[in-house]
Amino acid sequence: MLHIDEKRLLKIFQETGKDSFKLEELEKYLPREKILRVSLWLKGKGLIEIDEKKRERVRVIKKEDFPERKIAKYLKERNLKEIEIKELKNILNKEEINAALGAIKRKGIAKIEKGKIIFENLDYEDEEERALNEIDGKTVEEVDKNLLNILKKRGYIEIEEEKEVNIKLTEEGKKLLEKPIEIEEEISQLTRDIIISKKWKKAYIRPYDVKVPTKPIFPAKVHPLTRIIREVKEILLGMGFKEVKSPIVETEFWNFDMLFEPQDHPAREMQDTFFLKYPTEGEIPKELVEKVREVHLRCWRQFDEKVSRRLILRTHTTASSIRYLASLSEEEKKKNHKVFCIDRVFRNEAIDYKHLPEFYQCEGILMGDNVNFDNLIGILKEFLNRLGFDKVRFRPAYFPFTEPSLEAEIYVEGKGWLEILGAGIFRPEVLEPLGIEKPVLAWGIGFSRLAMLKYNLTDIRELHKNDIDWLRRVIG
Ligand SMILES: N[C@@H](Cc1ccccc1)C(=O)O
Repeated sequence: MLHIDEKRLLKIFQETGKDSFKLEELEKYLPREKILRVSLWLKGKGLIEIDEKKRERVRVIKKEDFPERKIAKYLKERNLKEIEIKELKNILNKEEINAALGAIKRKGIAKIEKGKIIFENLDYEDEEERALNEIDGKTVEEVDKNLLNILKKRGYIEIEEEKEVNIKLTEEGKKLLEKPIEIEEEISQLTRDIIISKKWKKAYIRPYDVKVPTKPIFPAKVHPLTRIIREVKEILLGMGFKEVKSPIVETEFWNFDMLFEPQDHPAREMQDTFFLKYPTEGEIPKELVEKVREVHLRCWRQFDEKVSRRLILRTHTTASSIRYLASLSEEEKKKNHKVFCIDRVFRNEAIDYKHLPEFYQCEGILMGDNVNFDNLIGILKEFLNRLGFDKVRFRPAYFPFTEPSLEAEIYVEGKGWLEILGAGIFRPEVLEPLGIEKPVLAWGIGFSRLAMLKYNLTDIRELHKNDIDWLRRVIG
């Protein structure tokens, strides 16, 4: 079964009796796009062949005398045979003067002596000129290479690439054309008239061709980073966790003290943490502060409430976890809890391909009777599997607020083992001031590495550049 356009094209061969056409010749009959598309279909059916030849053609782009000829003509008009080089500027511009002098020397058209150009014959013959007059439209092969180069260098010609497309009938195609080709009426769009008149019953209705190439359309979509956040949220909700939030501007008390980080811990230094200029201090809960102070002092650490009150941008979402635990009533402390927080955190880091001063973290905690290290490993495995990482391994690590602590690594084809999250069981020193007796499992995962893996980025900054092309095309 041939498409009506295929028949139209074949009919041109049949009616003209020719079995080969140049593309341009066919354009008399059908639009170029159609010819190209239909030829491909017919080629697929073995009825025609498409031959493509590349040609280089010469185009004259400057139609004026060479500067040396301008000089000769100028002298001839004035019945002169020589001219001072200094005077050339009355006839030619600077560039032309240089070109003319070069050409005169190269071709020996005139003598150059003592600042003068002296012609013997003002009607000199010049093969470059002759070539220039005849060259337009010739293929590169038809022209002397040397002359071609000179004319190109002098800016008088350009080489154009040209494609010659020949469309030829195959033997099979010729055989098909032995019988006349009938083009029956075709309906490409059903109208009310066609339906009422019942014309559609007899006519051929053209099916939709869903494979016709079209311009891509890019509908609005969600930013890749938001997509990851949503995916992780979805997974954790599916695992029975509920979402909690906490402030971005935080006191050192919640961000560090509560997590048993010593007040002189290097992580609290200016170069790691952003401090607020105004206001510099925030409110902290008196009673709890006293309990936390006691724990710190008992462990031979210093504790200054002024430090606790300092305002910073939170450096990790563990601040959210600990705030959640502190919010529990006595009644609630008897129950089990599974919560997570996905949010922005801030560290005073130099920006490079994998570090930004502002990034996303996800933190999850599980508080429950008798939960233990094995449960932690189990949950993390499940979580990472659901994120799409099958091979997972764990190794010991250190965090000031968990004991034991671990780091999870995932295996990525072509990259090897990559560290992806930190986790552990909250230390008794962390839970004691809160009066929580059940163990609390905790883990935190950064989104930078996750995003880089998911979108195959070599530079995390890509994610925030808002390069519209990338945003349109990125999938996953
Ligand atoms: N807060 C840690 C991660 C972590 C969370 C919870 C438990 C252990 C580690 C970090 O930012 O690196």
